[in-house]
Amino acid sequence: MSYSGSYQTEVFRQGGSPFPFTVGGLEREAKSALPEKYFDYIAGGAGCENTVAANRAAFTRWGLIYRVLRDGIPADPGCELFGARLSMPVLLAPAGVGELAHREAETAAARAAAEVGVAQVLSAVASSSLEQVAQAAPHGTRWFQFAWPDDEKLARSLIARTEAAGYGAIMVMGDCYAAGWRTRELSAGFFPFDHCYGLGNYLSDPRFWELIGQPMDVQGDDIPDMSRVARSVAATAASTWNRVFAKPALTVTDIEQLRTWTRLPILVKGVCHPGEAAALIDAGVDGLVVSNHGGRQLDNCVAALDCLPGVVEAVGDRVPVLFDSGVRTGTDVLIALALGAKAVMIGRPWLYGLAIGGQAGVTHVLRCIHAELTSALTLTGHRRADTLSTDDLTRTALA
Ligand SMILES: Cc1cc2nc3c(=O)[nH]c(=O)nc-3n(C[C@H](O)[C@H](O)[C@H](O)COP(=O)(O)O)c2cc1C
Ligand SMILES: O=C(O)C(=O)c1ccccc1
Repeated sequence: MSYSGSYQTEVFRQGGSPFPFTVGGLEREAKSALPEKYFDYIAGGAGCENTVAANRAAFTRWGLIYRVLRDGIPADPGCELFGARLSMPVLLAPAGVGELAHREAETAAARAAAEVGVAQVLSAVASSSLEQVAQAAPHGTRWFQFAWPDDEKLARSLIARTEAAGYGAIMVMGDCYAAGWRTRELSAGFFPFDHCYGLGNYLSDPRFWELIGQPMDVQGDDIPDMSRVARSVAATAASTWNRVFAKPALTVTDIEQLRTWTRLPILVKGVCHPGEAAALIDAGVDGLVVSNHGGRQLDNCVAALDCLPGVVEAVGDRVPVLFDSGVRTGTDVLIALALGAKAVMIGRPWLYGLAIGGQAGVTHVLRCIHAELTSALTLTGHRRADTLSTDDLTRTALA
């Protein structure tokens, strides 16, 4: 899949766009489009949100070095990642409960990702089931974010469904095994899972229904109507999910076990410490994601970007290192790639796009990043993304 439109040209020809071009604009419009508690769930971070701010501030401490008198041939940020051809090294980060942003939830995001040629990492706590997402964009590149349930049969069922539905990799959520101190959620008194939001992958799983203790309300290939199913058993489904959602004592040994369950590439998300990176590679992982969960888990945390060079150094070229937390623009992508990330994921921006325009909103967000990344690559003297290095950066005076 390749994507080579010039978004600027198209926007000017159309006399503008209904969607904003700045991160601030996207966030403001999403805020006015959504009920306050839904917006706060998406936008919020842990504690005083110092980690959220630190993630963004870290980008301002790197400066890209502009290059002159190059041949000016437009760059192509296309890349290959785990056997998939992508239009740029950008993925939709796994973000749960898409229905808070838009009723088409992750299926709309799947169509947008396929349209632009990027990969979608589907959250374990998506509103749409992993089969619904696969059906929505059969030719898209999709990975599944695996939140290890505290029930082995449910864990194995989710992995088997991931393989059967054609997902290309499994991303283990390492960064959310304990609840963060989410002040906005607490203030709103709103935890989506207590209302059966975000249970798409659970309410479509036979083992989950066994755990609920009721016959499964969905037959064969039927796409479950989550809201109807959920209403009929809401309280039991929510408490069952709370009980089995995450195995608290997850260790490197579990990763070794997962290796025996699946042939799919395994990535672990949430790695910030170089020593942990080395141990995970020894356990057989195929990739790592440096992330502090967008500042939603631990407040007063070091910026994720500041953890990237150490992890990249520890890993060398043994496995690809991906990055997320704070990426908002094409030049942010460039900085992370220059620091050694093979690809980056964006979280909140795609949810804001979804909130304001469904599929078209997510497509817009991705096309903006693609266009800015293409322009910035050209202006830093590159034709491809994989030639970036720390040579393209300097620490700014604020460092
Ligand atoms: C509303 C929301 C829900 C999220 N849900 C998940 C999730 O289910 N699983 C997961 O691994 N990460 C989840 N994340 C974290 C993202 O995958 C990603 O690490 C983070 O959003 C990146 O930071 P950014 O929002 O600054 O781009 C969520 C993030 C948001 C904003
Ligand atoms: O909201 C999140 O960031 C998230 O990843 C999550 C997932 C499951 C339960 C609670 C939070």
